[in-house]
This record gives sequence, structure tokens and C-alpha cells, in this order.
Amino acid sequence: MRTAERELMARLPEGALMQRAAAGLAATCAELLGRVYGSRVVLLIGSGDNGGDALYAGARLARRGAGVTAVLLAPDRTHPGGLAALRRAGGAVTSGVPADGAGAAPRAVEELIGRADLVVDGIVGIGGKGGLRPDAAPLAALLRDSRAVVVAVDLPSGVEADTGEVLGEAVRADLTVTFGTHKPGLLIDPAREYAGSVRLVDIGLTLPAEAGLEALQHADVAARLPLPGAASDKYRRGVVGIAAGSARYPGAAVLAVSGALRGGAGAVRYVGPAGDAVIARFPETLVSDGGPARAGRVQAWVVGPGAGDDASAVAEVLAADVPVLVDADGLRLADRAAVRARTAPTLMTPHAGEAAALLGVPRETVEASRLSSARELARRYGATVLLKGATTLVADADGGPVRVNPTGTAWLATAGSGDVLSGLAGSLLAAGLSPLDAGSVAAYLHGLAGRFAADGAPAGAHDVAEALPEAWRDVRV
Ligand SMILES: NC(=O)C1=CN([C@@H]2O[C@H](COP(=O)(O)OP(=O)(O)OC[C@H]3O[C@@H](n4cnc5c(N)ncnc54)[C@H](O)[C@@H]3O)[C@@H](O)[C@H]2O)[C@@H](O)CC1
Ligand SMILES: Nc1ncnc2c1ncn2[C@@H]1O[C@H](COP(=O)(O)OP(=O)(O)O)[C@@H](O)[C@H]1O
Ligand SMILES: [K+]
Repeated sequence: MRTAERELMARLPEGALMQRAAAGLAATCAELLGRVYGSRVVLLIGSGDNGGDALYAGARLARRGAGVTAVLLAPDRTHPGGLAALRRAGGAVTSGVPADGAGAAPRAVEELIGRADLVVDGIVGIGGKGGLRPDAAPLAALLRDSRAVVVAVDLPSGVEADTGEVLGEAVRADLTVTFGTHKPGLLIDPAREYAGSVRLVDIGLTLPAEAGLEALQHADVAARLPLPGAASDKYRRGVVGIAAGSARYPGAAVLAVSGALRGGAGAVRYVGPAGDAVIARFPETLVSDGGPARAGRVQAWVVGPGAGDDASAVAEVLAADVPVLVDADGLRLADRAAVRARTAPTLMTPHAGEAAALLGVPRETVEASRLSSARELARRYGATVLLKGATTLVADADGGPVRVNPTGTAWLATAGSGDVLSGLAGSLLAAGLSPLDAGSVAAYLHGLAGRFAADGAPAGAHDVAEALPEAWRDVRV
């Protein structure tokens, strides 16, 4: 953002970029207000350009008849052009500095926010670090109790733009208007939850071709889906082997197979103690006796869901010279040196708890810093890592952009939905996708299927699997 901004600013008249940002911000605020004339708008203004955007947008709303008051957190370091524009448009200005430097916001500010229809958060944007400072923190608390719509400028103030971490107090917005491109903090939890809905305003930047973080969209997924053609047969489409389930957890095998059957492989081979349960539900499955080493040829393996304590199956799969997905119990049972020593690709799919165990840190640490956790795991194991949870990330073994999954729903937090995901991703691996593509396409389809299956009500993991064909059709339209 900084580089792209500098390049464009050098070519444009001074302030033009900020005007573009402010115009987009004001238009969104006007849309939210419905009727601008007579509405009550409060601007929370920090000391940087983020406050400048908010002030110019406030001036535009004031010219359309809104009652606009700017609350200044740094009265002597406020963006001068923005402040002058607001004053010219008839806006009011007050200080937001707490009387004792921290603690509570001035009483007048509390009243303003209490009466406001809309509050614009221009405290801090990409220039912020380390949570809101003590002088700004009380405002975030006031917003939580207010009935006003909260619109964040560029980012909810206080979240880490580059990582999605939240290191202290931060503003919770209903909507964030962001400029130029999405910042990682808008896409990765916990910060993502603070942003509310996100609207992107194009300010004409030319962005670098490769970003540190990328999200697939429908067309990207459609372009990666394996489709059968005239020359296809079941073997050429790829055979995926599922080594999952145990006497205690036969259902995990059934669910992994249910995902694998909807992932594009031409055949699904199952090895393990749950063959009867698998066949009863999915008669098309090729069930083999004996361990993975004695099963017929496959183009990719999935090992681990519901595997209990069967370490030998995990070891046999890791020794295979084909792409391998390791999930659930497999992550615990896998010999770490054997994972690192593999030459064919490995895709690991931990949730936060499993990732924490692999990294030797508390689960909370992984949840608070998903991006660095996924990158670190990928680096340590020389594997592609799909970190599951509120935000699913896929980090490749050799670095490069991390993929963040934009689909999904919290309804997916249901027992067995991870088994469906691993079968699906394994099937895509067998069909020839790279681990990065297989993981990110699987997460995308799984997230969409979760939304279709749940649609506002609880859904079981098998419902998610059954909604996968609908997800395929949706991305291919
Ligand atoms: N440069 C440009 O022309 C453009 C910039 N844009 C806006 O400019 C923003 C970046 O502006 P700046 O670089 O001035 O930085 P910011 O306005 O994001 O923040 C910098 C100021 O915030 C204070 N600050 C830092 N951390 C804080 C914290 N934790 N709590 C409270 N205050 C804190 C700092 O003292 C500093 O003065 C973007 O987010 C975007 O909103 C847009 O107008 C697009 C064009
Ligand atoms: N809060 C959440 N929001 C969105 N998706 C979630 C959330 N919690 C879990 N998920 C998704 O649900 C699935 C759960 O998988 P997992 O934790 O392996 O459960 P299980 O082992 O029971 O199958 C993953 O795809 C994960 O990304
Ligand atoms: K902000």
C-alpha cells in the first residue's frame, strides 16, 4: 500500500488520493444513513491521514445537511486540510482528550456518541501499532454501548493491519470502508471480526502482482477445478486413498470418504477397520484389506481422521511416494522427522489445538496469531499447512503468498466437518492439484457448502458433504 500510494501520489495533484478515499467513504456513509439531511454524525479523529480521510468525508456529509461533529484526539496534530474543510462546511469540532490523559472520554463526547446516528472511526489506519493508546481506548468502549452505526476508515482502529492480530483495545465496526486493497487485518481473525462488512474503494492504485496474502474468488476456484474430458477414465482422474477411522470412530472414515467422493478424483480407495460402515453408506468405495502399503496404487493419500492410535498406518502412508494429507490423529501420530524427510508433497490440516501441539505453544497463541503460526508450521515441517478455524489459512512449504479462505460460516464448527474437508482436499490432490491449490480450493468449496447446508440453522457434517456438489455448481456459473 505504502509503495503503491507513493507512486501514485507523485503523479497526482496534492491531496487527490485522499479526496478519492473521502468521496468513497462519504458515499457509503450517505447510503447507510438513507437521509443525510438532519442526521447526526460524529467523527473520531486521530493524528494521521486516517483522520484526514474522515474529516474530508465529514465535510461532504455536512454540505449535504448532516450535523457533523469532529472529536479530536490530538487537537494540535490534526490533519490541517481536512479540519479546515470540515469547518468551511459548517462542521463542529470538540476535543476528545480525556481530562487526565487516559481513563474516560469527556462527558460531552459521551453524550455526542450517545445521540449519534453514525460514527466514523478515523482514529488510526495502517499507521497504527499495538492496540489503541490510552487516550483513544475509552472511545472504543463508548462505541460498544452506542446504537449508532460505526463505520471504520480503512481499518477498525487498533487492529494490526499486517497480521490480523488484536493486541489491545480496538474499535468494533459495523462496516469498514477500505482503500486500494484489502489489508490482512480485514481478512484474518481475530481482527476480521472487528471490521464488520468490508467495502473496498478503488483509489486508482497499481498494486504489486504478488501479495503476501491472497484470497481466491469464484473464478479462481472454477479455473482450478479438475473436470473430466473425453480422454478421462477413473484412473486418469486420480485415485485417492483414505486411511481413516477406527473401531471407536468409524464415522470419521465415512465422512472423509463422503468428502473424497465430491472432490473430483475418479475413485476412492479405503483402508482401515471401518470398511463395512463405509461400504454400507458408499457402495462405490474400493475397500482394501491390510494396511496402506498393501492397498492398490493411489495418486494421493489422506491419513488420520478418527484413526485413534494406529501409528503404523500413518507411517506407511508417510513412506508413500505420492502427495499425502495428514489430519487429526495423524498429526499426533506422525513421526516428525519422517514428515520432514518426505520428497513428495505433504499437506497438514491442523485446527488451532493440533497446530499448538505441533508448535509447542498454547492454543490461544495460535488463535491470536494465525498467520505467523501457519507460516511457522509450514517452515518447520517443510509441508503445506492448512490451518482451520474461524479463518482458514493455507501456507506453502517454500513460503510465498498465504491463501486466506473467504468462504465459510461458524456453523462449520461441528463434529466431523474437518473429516469432510480432508477427504475433499485429498481428492483434489489425487486429481493433480498442488497442495496449495488443493487446500485452498477445498476450504473454499467446504466453506460454501457449509453456508448452503446451514443457511441459518445447524447442519451436520454429512449435510456439508451433501452440499458440496451445489458449491461446485455455484463456482462454475
Ligand atoms: N497517503 C495517502 O495519500 C492516503 C492515505 N490514506 C489514509 O491514510 C492512512 C494512513 O495514514 P498515516 O500514515 O498518517 O497513519 P494513520 O493515520 O493510520 O496513523 C498515524 C497516527 O496515528 C497515531 N497512532 C499510531 N498508533 C496508534 C494507536 N495504537 N492508537 C492511537 N493512535 C495511534 C500516530 O501517532 C500517528 O500520528 C490510511 O490508513 C488511510 O486511511 C487514504 O487517504 C488514501 C490516501
Ligand atoms: N468459528 C468458526 N468459523 C468458521 N469455520 C469454523 C469455525 N470453527 C471451525 N470451523 C471449521 O470447521 C471445520 C472443523 O474441523 P475440525 O476442527 O477438524 O473438526 P472435526 O475434527 O470435528 O472434524 C474446519 O473446516 C474449520 O475451519
Ligand atoms: K480507522
